[in-house]
Amino acid sequence: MNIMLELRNLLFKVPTTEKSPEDTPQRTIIDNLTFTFESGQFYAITGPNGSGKTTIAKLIMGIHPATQGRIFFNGKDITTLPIHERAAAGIVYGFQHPARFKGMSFRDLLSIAADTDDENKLVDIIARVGVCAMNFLDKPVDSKLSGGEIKKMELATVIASQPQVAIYDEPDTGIDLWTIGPMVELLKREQKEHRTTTIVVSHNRAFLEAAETLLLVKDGRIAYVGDLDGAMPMLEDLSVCSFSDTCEGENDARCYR
Ligand SMILES: Nc1ncnc2c1ncn2[C@@H]1O[C@H](COP(=O)(O)OP(=O)(O)OP(=O)(O)O)[C@@H](O)[C@H]1O
Repeated sequence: MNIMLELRNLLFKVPTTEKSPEDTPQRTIIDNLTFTFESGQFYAITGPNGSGKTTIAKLIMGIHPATQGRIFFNGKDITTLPIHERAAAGIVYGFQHPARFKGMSFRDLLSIAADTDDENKLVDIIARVGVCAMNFLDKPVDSKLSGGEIKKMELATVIASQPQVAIYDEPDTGIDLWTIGPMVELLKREQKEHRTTTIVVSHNRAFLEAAETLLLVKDGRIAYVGDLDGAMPMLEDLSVCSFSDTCEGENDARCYR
């Protein structure tokens, strides 16, 4: 077994109010979570809204500090490493809602990620995410970009940096239905060609099918690990039941599509 990223007894708690956080009760967001990601595998993390999926991704990336527990990467304890050192070690995160940077072009962002300003290489990377390089390269990364455009740029910058671990947080947000299939293919190809350990947070069935291992997160814990077929009874159950505790009569609420 080729272990590379290990989450050991991870706990993430937040104060329930912003006033005097030391004294206020804490809410547990991630509850004693243990999991080992193997090198070069494709994982999907799914689960109801608010179950803790993005928080797990942010704990791995170091965007949130773990309240307790440890994270090991290639045998090294990275629990206290800041984001940039985790990135330098080979872990890269594509945000659910990527930031816009006034005054920067896509060429600037991509050059930093790919560590080259060779236009042929940059064009090659952009072509892989299915947009026209010539239209995109000198576009400013500002608020005029559409949601789908910014997600494609984010995807390209993750791929450009050729990480050991690529984490994509809901990569299909804002993406048209016709692009999702090629996007899944792209991530699979990157996984195979560069042995990229790929972790996709998603509700989209196309990513759940593409994954070798599916993690179903519920209330900050891993409720299921395995393939999609095995997860289906729980997913179907969640889709009708997850709001029933708090919203009586909401039996038709659906969270899976
Ligand atoms: N820093 C924080 N402070 C307070 N609450 C937080 C913080 N981070 C996350 N939460 C809360 O923790 C819960 C889990 O959030 P998270 O974003 O991980 O959910 P998710 O499973 O990714 O949801 P979705 O499918 O809606 O994207 C949410 O209720 C969120 O409001």
